[in-house]
Amino acid sequence: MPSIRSSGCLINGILAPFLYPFVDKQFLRSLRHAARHRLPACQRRLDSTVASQTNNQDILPPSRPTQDLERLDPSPDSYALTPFTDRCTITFHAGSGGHGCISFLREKYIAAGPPNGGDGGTGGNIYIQAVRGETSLHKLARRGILKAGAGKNGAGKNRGGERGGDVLVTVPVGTVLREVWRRDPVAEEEARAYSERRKAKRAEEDGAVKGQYRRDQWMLYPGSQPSEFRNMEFPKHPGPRRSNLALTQPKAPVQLDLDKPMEQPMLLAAGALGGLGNTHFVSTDMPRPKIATKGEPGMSLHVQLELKLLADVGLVGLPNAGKSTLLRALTNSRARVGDWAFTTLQPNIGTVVLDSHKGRPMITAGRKGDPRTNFTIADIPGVIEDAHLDKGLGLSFLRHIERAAVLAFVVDLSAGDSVAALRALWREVGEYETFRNEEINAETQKRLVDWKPLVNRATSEFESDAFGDPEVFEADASEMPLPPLTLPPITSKPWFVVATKADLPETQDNFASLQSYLAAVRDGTVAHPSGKKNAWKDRPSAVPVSAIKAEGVERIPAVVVDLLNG
Ligand SMILES: Nc1nc2c(ncn2[C@@H]2O[C@H](COP(=O)(O)OP(=O)(O)OP(=O)(O)O)[C@@H](O)[C@H]2O)c(=O)[nH]1
Ligand SMILES: [Mg+2]
Repeated sequence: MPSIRSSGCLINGILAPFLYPFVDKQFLRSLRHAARHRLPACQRRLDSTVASQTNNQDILPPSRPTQDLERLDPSPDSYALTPFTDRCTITFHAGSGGHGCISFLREKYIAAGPPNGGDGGTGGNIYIQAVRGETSLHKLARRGILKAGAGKNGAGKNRGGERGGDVLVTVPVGTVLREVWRRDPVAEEEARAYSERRKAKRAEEDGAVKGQYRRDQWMLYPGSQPSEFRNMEFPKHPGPRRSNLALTQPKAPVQLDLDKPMEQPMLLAAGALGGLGNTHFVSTDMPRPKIATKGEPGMSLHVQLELKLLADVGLVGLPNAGKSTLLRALTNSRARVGDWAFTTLQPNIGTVVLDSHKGRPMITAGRKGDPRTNFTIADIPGVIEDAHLDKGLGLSFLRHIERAAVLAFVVDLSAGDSVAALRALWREVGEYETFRNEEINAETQKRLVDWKPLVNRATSEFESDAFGDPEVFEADASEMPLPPLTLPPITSKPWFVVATKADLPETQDNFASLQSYLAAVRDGTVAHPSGKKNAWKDRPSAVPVSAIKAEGVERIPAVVVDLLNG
């Protein structure tokens, strides 16, 4: 290929693409980018605004020596994109047990040796663990189904089968797990066996069920003829069995809120027990049993996983307000920045380091015995007016800030009335909260009335047999008290306002009116912007910043730490 520069096709630094279709698009893009950045972007912007910004110096602190300002006004293709999924459903299958073995000792001079068939191995378990470092559920969403290994069959010489391999599901801290349905064949079998026993009791028969052959329960010696079993009286089947581990499983329906990193994995579904070898069925009637039992089938659990990111501070703002630029200015984040709405399509988390590790912490305030060395900030996609009616990207992203300890409302001083913007944002947050509470209530009601936890019913009926009063367990579920809602109201969280783009001209009046509005909220002369009573309004403040020039942002950590420490 001839040198592009020398062939004179660079017109004002931009290649005329239609002349050179063989030049690939990536190369063209990099050339354009180089042309645009011959003068640093921030410098261009500074040049254009420096003439007009004379009166804004009052609200912004004096300019700091320039840090790497280009980082704060990056080109739209300079960002880190990691795969992100915050909601998925997945089915776990615990391992089935291996079958018992039918085998006999074979030795010289022993014509018909005693039975020595080993038991089947136990199936693999499913464990779950919330760990630091995981940030998304995309890997699990892609799998859809996760199966633990099945136990191996038993073998001769009394050798038990090998255990099935366990599965460890690692999820990000902040994941909420809800059971949708489960299929537990052992519980179903327990329920069936129980009803059979009751039937037998009613007919005043002997409870022992003898002489029955069920193909799904027994293994038959392959070397024998079918006629051998036709008239045989089978021993009583040991019935459905569970491993001891199954007792440590969480109760159905499972609901977990994994909001802390876990040191040890937690058992979600225990593997099924293996079948019994033929040694278990030796009796005087049957000294050489040619039968063994099959392993229990493993249970399946279908769950919904939802990631609610855990950050100390949540940024809420209209699109294009400058949230991502602010995150870049405060942290090392490489969130995407662009001069159009909905640049950010997935949440970004950044960490503000308070301790420079060069001696003293930069901010000394901290709880007793636990000085804070950092805090995290979550930047989410922009929220627009009427987002609760599914406009824009809707309100679902607000779930990532509903657990944040402090909310930071980012308003653009150059984009009209900042008080109106703040109130619009609070209205949407309020709508989200109402919607969330309705959803939790509806789900709780549904769980208590409609949901039929097969395992609980079956086991309680089974256990009730021992006490002879099964009706006790048939209480009407709708009479049970509702469990309390676990999340505190969002309006009770401390909040403050970050007024961005204060470097732009004619933003000072807007900031002044914002400040007087917040003072009125503090005094109680004006209602809380969400319109809710008992909302937090102790000391909401506004911090003017120019995120793009990293001016004023150094005040934010102190405000946040103050609010975090209560
Ligand atoms: N002059 C000026 N421009 C800014 C400032 N902060 C951000 N901008 C510009 O505003 C535009 C939007 O910035 P973003 O950080 O992408 O805004 P956002 O709120 O994350 O937008 P969405 O992700 O779409 O919600 C970009 O062109 C930034 O360069 C600022 O303090 N001053
Ligand atoms: Mg953004």
